[in-house]
Amino acid sequence: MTWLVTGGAGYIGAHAVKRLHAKGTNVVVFDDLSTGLVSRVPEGVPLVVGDVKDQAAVVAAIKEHGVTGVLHFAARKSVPESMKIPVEYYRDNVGGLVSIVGAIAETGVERVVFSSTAALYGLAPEEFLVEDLVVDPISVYGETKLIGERLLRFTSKTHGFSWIALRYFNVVGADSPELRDTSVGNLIPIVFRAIDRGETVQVTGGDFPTPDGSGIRDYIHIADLADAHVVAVDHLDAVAAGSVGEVYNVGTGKGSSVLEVLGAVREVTGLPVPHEVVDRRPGDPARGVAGVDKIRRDLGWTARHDLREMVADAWAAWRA
Ligand SMILES: NC(=O)c1ccc[n+]([C@@H]2O[C@H](COP(=O)([O-])OP(=O)(O)OC[C@H]3O[C@@H](n4cnc5c(N)ncnc54)[C@H](O)[C@@H]3O)[C@@H](O)[C@H]2O)c1
Ligand SMILES: O=c1ccn([C@@H]2O[C@H](COP(=O)(O)OP(=O)(O)O[C@H]3O[C@H](CO)[C@@H](O)[C@H](O)[C@H]3O)[C@@H](O)[C@H]2O)c(=O)[nH]1
Repeated sequence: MTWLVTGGAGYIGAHAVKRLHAKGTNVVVFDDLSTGLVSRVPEGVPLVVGDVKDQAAVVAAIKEHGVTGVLHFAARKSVPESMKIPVEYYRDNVGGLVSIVGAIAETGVERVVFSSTAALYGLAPEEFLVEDLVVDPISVYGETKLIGERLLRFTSKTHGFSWIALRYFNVVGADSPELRDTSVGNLIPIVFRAIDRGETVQVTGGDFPTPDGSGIRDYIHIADLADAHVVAVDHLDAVAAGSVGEVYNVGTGKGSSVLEVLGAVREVTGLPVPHEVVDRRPGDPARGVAGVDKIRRDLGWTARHDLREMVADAWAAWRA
């Protein structure tokens, strides 16, 4: 079995590559290095530099390396950016997956793991977001991932491949400084940067219908998320081709508010974290917490790290 990891030089893909390589699964990284870093690819793992939208290049990589499965991470990932340059998001996120599935159809690859997102739940009001909810994304980014899941559902029937889409909740941390997320778009890195610069953290919304008024999210440690990919790969490698097509949430099932996150950062760093409450960001849901029964039941995966450990590991990687 050999897995092609698109976006394997990126933040999450590189963590999955590291684990799969360490346990002896053959992996090949395919990445255009638009946000990825060569330094994240372990020694001994081949790197093919190319754009996933180039179907001929994907087919060539599959044939050259005897690929039997694709982990498809390569995509654009910013919710606000997706509202500013929507066409680029459809082009790369939907177009990229069309090209991957086209290459699979050409070569007979039988397994796909797809990076999806909790962003596709939009403003769903449920206390726990479960996989079978009828969803209505409120961002282009979320919409591109929902389209991706549906595209896999329909094309897998025709082309006979198995697939798993993992809906990541709010990803935190890094195994090592080299693998950390270099984009500072999410809450915890924003807080760390504010500490470094002596700035005040802006809490975007203090009037949500939550116990302390700030937004609640399900933060998931990158180590747990990477393990979920290993479990998904092992599962697909073990079952008959074309027999699986499933969507799974990857979260802890526990929500933390922005103010609780700031408290955890204060506790871990021992530093003051001044903050001010400002207006909500447009389209921000009050709460986004994963229902995690399905992935536990089907794949035996469950998150192991709590918020404090996530913040501690993220801080260690940030400081190094
Ligand atoms: N980071 C998060 O919080 C989060 C949450 C939910 C879902 N996701 C999804 O997880 C995946 C990985 O995200 P990440 O945080 O590691 O992002 P990242 O930007 O660090 O990694 C993306 C990787 O894909 C590569 N890439 C992008 N477009 C490409 C293309 N057209 N062809 C080839 N390579 C290309 C980039 O160079 C990079 O190495 C994405 O699909 C993203 O949408 C991320
Ligand atoms: O300066 C800031 C930035 C964020 N927040 C709040 O912090 C929480 C987390 O925000 P952020 O880290 O931006 O994550 P989300 O908007 O929840 O989206 C993330 O999590 C989704 C999955 O749940 C992914 O799909 C997205 O790509 C990823 O950015 C939210 O309540 C925000 O309102 C602040 O209070 N201040």
